[in-house]
Amino acid sequence: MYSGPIILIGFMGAGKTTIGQLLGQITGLPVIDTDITIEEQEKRTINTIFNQHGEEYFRNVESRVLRQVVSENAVITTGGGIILRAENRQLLKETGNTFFLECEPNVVVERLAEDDTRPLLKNKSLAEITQMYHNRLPLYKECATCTIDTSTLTMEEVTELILKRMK
Ligand SMILES: Nc1ncnc2c1ncn2[C@@H]1O[C@H](COP(=O)(O)OP(=O)(O)O)[C@@H](O)[C@H]1O
Ligand SMILES: O=C(O)C1=C[C@@H](OP(=O)(O)O)[C@@H](O)[C@H](O)C1
Ligand SMILES: [Mg+2]
Repeated sequence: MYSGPIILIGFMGAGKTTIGQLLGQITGLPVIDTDITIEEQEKRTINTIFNQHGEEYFRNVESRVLRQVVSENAVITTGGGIILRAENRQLLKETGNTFFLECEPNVVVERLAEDDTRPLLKNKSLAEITQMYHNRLPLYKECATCTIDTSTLTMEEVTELILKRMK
């Protein structure tokens, strides 16, 4: 028997959303993705929220959603910027199973080459994305109980490692 919350954090493209779905299938736990919850509550896409209201508004909704879901007995997959706010980091650190899915910036760019759903990657060079990644790295590490480098692993391999390393 598995019990949650199992929380996935990490940079855009690390595989949080898709691996969360696999974890849900194996563990039988419900899966909550903060971005999907935000889109449902706001009745708009992430791109539209950023375009109409800007990043700060999005971050306010994101923090509210995290507070709402963080104690659920579920797999919780987060957006890559969830670690930017101290109040969110505090919540993530309080829950025992927070997995940091790491991924090299060049692999992120490869994985998301055909994807235009991430406003913060739009028109960004690899150098700019790498800079953002390095700015965030200590914040992911601060919150994680376990780190898994997904750069050269399949989604199934990452899922298996998470289940092995659960406390
Ligand atoms: N380990 C992996 N190997 C190859 N492709 C992956 C891997 N993990 C995720 N992907 C792909 O990368 C893209 C982004 O995955 P997603 O789960 O949306 O990432 P996140 O939620 O962390 O931004 C998807 O197309 C997904 O299929
Ligand atoms: O890293 C970020 O700041 C963001 C990551 C996205 O989620 P994914 O990490 O699932 O792509 C989404 O929350 C939004 O576009 C902002
Ligand atoms: Mg995601």
